Amino acid sequence: MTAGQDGRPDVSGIAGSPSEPGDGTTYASDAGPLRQPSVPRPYDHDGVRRAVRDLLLAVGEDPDRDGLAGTPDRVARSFAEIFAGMSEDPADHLDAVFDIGHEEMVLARDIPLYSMCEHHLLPFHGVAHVGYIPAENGRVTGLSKLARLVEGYARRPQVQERLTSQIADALVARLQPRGVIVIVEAEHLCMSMRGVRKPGSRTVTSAVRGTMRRAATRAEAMSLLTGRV
Ligand SMILES: Nc1nc2c(ncn2[C@@H]2O[C@H](COP(=O)(O)OP(=O)(O)OP(=O)(O)O)[C@@H](O)[C@H]2O)c(=O)[nH]1
Ligand SMILES: [Zn+2]
Repeated sequence: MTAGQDGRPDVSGIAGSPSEPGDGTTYASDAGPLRQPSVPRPYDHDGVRRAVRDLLLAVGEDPDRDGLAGTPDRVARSFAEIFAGMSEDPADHLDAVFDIGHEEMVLARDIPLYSMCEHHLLPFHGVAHVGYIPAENGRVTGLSKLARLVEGYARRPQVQERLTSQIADALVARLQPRGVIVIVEAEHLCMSMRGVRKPGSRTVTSAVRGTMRRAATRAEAMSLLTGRV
């Protein structure tokens, strides 16, 4: 994906999801090798602490030296936060629904996100843009709930494509909107600090559902989401 003239990625040519929800299509978020455990398991602080101690030993460190003595416990506390989305159903945040009769597009752009690449357990970070067209009764959710939804799915071992689909599918399931668009732009540290070593390269993924698949509607959403209005 190339950057636009204003420095933002040029997302104008992105194709959306090929099909509508409810048409029998299986999405990456709910099946296949990308599936995540559907029943949340309690976070095992001691298990993580032991694993971090073993990791330090395995890389040749002395986990009992002064500087590292508190590290396993510290990392275990830190991972509890980084993976907090494992112990919740992020879609539950969308239970705050208001019937305010607003039937036009609602867009939240530049929602910051921090996630962990499930291949290397290294961070990827960037922004999510989330938009939907409410159902005909004008049911909308609280604005903060869109950010909480993004955060819930980001705080898991993830791949960017699944993160993007999960956000879109949760909105479809809980708000029954007429259309949804989700765009995630992120830099993966596994591509920056190691491996191919291409710092600054950003990956853009999108998920489009319902009426947002129509070219004119999607173009309107894209122009609002990318600030070209
Ligand atoms: N599609 C997708 N790929 C990802 C994501 N995060 C990391 N990857 C890629 O996962 C791939 C893993 O490839 P492997 O060949 O198994 O692992 P590797 O030898 O560490 O690969 P390199 O990163 O190329 O060094 C790499 O190409 C990563 O860039 C993601 O969110 N989505
Ligand atoms: Zn990675």
